[in-house]
Amino acid sequence: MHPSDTGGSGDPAPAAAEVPTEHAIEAAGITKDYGKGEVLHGIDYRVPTGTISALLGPNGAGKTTLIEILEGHRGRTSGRLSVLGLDPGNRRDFARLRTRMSVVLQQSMLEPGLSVRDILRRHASYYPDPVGLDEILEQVDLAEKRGALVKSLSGGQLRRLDLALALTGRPELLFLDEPTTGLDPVSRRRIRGLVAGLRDSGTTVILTSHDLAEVQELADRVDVIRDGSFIASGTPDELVRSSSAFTVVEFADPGVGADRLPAGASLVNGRVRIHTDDQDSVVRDVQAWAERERATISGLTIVPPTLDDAYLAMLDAGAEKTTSGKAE
Ligand SMILES: Nc1ncnc2c1ncn2[C@@H]1O[C@H](COP(=O)(O)OP(=O)(O)OP(=O)(O)O)[C@@H](O)[C@H]1O
Repeated sequence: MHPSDTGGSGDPAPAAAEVPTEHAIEAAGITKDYGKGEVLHGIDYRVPTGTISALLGPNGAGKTTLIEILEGHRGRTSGRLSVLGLDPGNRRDFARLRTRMSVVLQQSMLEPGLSVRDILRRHASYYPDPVGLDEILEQVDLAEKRGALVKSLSGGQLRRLDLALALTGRPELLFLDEPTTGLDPVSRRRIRGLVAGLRDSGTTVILTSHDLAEVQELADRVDVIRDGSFIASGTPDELVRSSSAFTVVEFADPGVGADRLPAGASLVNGRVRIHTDDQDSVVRDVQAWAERERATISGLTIVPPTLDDAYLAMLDAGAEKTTSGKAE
């Protein structure tokens, strides 16, 4: 998106000074009410500079609202906000932020009749120190498409062009919405590598994605929002460890009969499966059971929970709490 495509909320407060900040984003007590009650309830959010932070949450949780407030595309109802040391809700600060941050939306909004080269050249002219055309095309693997018209690009190529546009101005802060949706596995890996490289060179990235394997691979920290409040925050590993999601211990069906399987085990597609939060004791118990039953254990696998499992467990726990709260 070109930085002049949208405007700030016009807050009359004076512009803040441009100073390097330890946190690219510092938000305290952010609320939003569209007119029918609050949809964000006092969000506190701090994103260290040079990290990848993922924002997760179910439909309607408030992700877009929060992101748009951070980007300056939507006003907040109350709360304090500093993005790159500036207030996106302040018109003058917003104007300064437009050349320092970029947004990659899920849906491309590029003119179909322009060539890749022309669109990138035009975009580069908006910035004081743009990345060169060859370099940016190489980064997103579109060198062969430099002369192609936008309307002739595939969905994956369009996503990569969007990313090229977002990176042209060397943004300090990048908002990425589902960056690899629709890409083939090779392009996906390349874009993930590119995003990780941006972080390593000091860019702060805010990632929204429903691909939790991608989030687990890329994100330094994850915040989960539900019904307008954060319900969990931490590194992907911390979220997995603190969740009620289970490790799965599995082995091939030794053929002893379903009624003689170890306690808590089930038979699924020819495999004995046990869910546990204490894999060591389950493995010990299984070995003792095998000796007793004279069963042979083969093909033993121990699969720890993923961020996907942890996220679903978190939402299930939240749903249970909501349900029991309503019943009281
Ligand atoms: N322009 C608007 N006017 C009124 N209510 C809105 C507006 N935009 C969003 N909302 C409401 O605010 C709440 C949060 O919506 P938001 O779009 O921020 O959620 P989300 O987490 O981004 O959801 P999704 O994953 O479906 O995009 C929802 O209840 C939604 O109906």
